[in-house]
Amino acid sequence: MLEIKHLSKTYKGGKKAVSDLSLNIEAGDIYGFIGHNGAGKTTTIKCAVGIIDFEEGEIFIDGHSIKDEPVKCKSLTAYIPDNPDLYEHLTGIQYLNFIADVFAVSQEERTKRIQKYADIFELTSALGDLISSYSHGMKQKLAVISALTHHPKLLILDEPFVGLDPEASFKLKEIMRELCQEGSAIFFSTHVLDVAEKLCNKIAIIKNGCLVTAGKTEELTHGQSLESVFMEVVGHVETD
Ligand SMILES: Nc1ncnc2c1ncn2[C@@H]1O[C@H](COP(=O)(O)OP(=O)(O)OP(=O)(O)O)[C@@H](O)[C@H]1O
Repeated sequence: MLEIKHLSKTYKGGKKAVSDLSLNIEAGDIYGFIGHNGAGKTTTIKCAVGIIDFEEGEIFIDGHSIKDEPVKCKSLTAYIPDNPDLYEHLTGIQYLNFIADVFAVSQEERTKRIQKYADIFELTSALGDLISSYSHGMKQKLAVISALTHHPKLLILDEPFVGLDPEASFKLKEIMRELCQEGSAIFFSTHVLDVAEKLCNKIAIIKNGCLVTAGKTEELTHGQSLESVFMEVVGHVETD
């Protein structure tokens, strides 16, 4: 579903953030992406969702190249950044309808999904309020609901659990599992290793822009905790 082949990204100014990184996220995968601060997770994610350009490598979503068919790729993908920047002058429901319009979701489907997910995240009563009045967590919940409104084949999340209360985190994990059972693929970055270990069937570890290891969670951990594996393979890094 998401195929990253030999990706390299150097920012203006010469910082090489990602180096020859390859990953394959298949339908049904909940794929965790972990690494130290500045390891290159967000950069990889932004390349995968077509927000930033990259000079080397290829990225395919459901077989379509992000460089050659960006609109097709984006129509299959939902991306939730670590700090969702939503249209503050819209109400929650206006925003959800806007996203549903962009993704051409039928009236019937959007009503059903908005109702379902707004109820799950207890945001229904706030949908008529301006987004500018929302707390950080409420904005995150709205971003999650907007992503689910178009039932993406590929869901990419950057640090999805930061800022969510324990109940919302629990519900999001349930929904992630449900989505994957229905054949979607999920790729997300996190620093919460316990969550990654329990939730993900596959995990990739990145260090200084390079992939250190990737594969099935149980094969990676071999009965150890993910935390000890992480400390072993990443060890001490100087971040800039
Ligand atoms: N716009 C930019 N311009 C120049 N350098 C950047 C830019 N964005 C990120 N970097 C650098 O690229 C490297 C990778 O950053 P990135 O944000 O991808 O890391 P990350 O793994 O997501 O980190 P964190 O866990 O702290 O969010 C870092 O050294 C960072 O300083």
